[in-house]
Amino acid sequence: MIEFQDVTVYYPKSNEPALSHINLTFQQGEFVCVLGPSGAGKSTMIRTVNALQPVTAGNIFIDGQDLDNWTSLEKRQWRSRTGMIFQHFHLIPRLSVEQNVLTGLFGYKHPMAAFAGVFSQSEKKKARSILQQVGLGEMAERRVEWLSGGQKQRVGVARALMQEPDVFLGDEPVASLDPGTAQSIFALLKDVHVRNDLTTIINVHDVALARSFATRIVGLSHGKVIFDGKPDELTESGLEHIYGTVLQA
Ligand SMILES: Nc1ncnc2c1ncn2[C@@H]1O[C@H](COP(=O)(O)OP(=O)(O)OP(=O)(O)O)[C@@H](O)[C@H]1O
Repeated sequence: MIEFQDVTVYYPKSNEPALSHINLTFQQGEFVCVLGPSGAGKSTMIRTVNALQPVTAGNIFIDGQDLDNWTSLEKRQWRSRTGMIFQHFHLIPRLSVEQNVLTGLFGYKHPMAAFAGVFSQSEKKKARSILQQVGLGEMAERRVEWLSGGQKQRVGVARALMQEPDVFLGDEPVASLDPGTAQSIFALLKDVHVRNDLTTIINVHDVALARSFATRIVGLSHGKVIFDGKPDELTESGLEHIYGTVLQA
């Protein structure tokens, strides 16, 4: 369980908080989509969950433990339990699909072993099995730079799965993809979520995708939670409230 208690985040030299008095609890099994206009604080919220962004005030509890009291080693261990996927994939283009997936083990391995590419047969077997799961079974040897955007994001998902995460975080993971590919990546994320009984929190601009896949939607505006409910509770006026304008259907 991830619990935000009155969390506020200010970036240095900023007078406006990026997050303001956030109170939210995310339970295992929830598939949460976070909506909000640009600058609402979505990325900041994701980065506070995996301890990449410190909070200015308030507390974040992970399974009842206050993140603020953790050592940097404990924070690294927590980060290795959170799989993260990004809009621009953050893959290593010149390495193969399998090598990129294996980099998901960096959190577990000694850095020298990881950089030297020293992975055991069983780790390689696991990477291959995950690649099957994400539909890239035939592409293990291919260089990542030769893949389509959708295939690259599948590699991103596979790399995150290699960590055997408890939590999946996505920062606009489909923003660079066409609508059909975005839909298929969300279907994959939902499948992975259910199979691995994860807590999933994904920032997304596409309201229709959030409505189709989320079990819960959180709406942010100016760093504040202004909607928190089930997809069918999000009305057109609720959306207007989040985005501050009338959306075209
Ligand atoms: N590193 C930073 N330093 C200073 N201000 C920042 C930094 N990162 C974000 N901000 C500011 O914090 C606020 C929230 O930004 P954040 O990136 O979390 O929003 P977002 O909802 O993810 O936006 P987008 O949809 O454009 O990615 C914005 O006003 C932004 O300008």
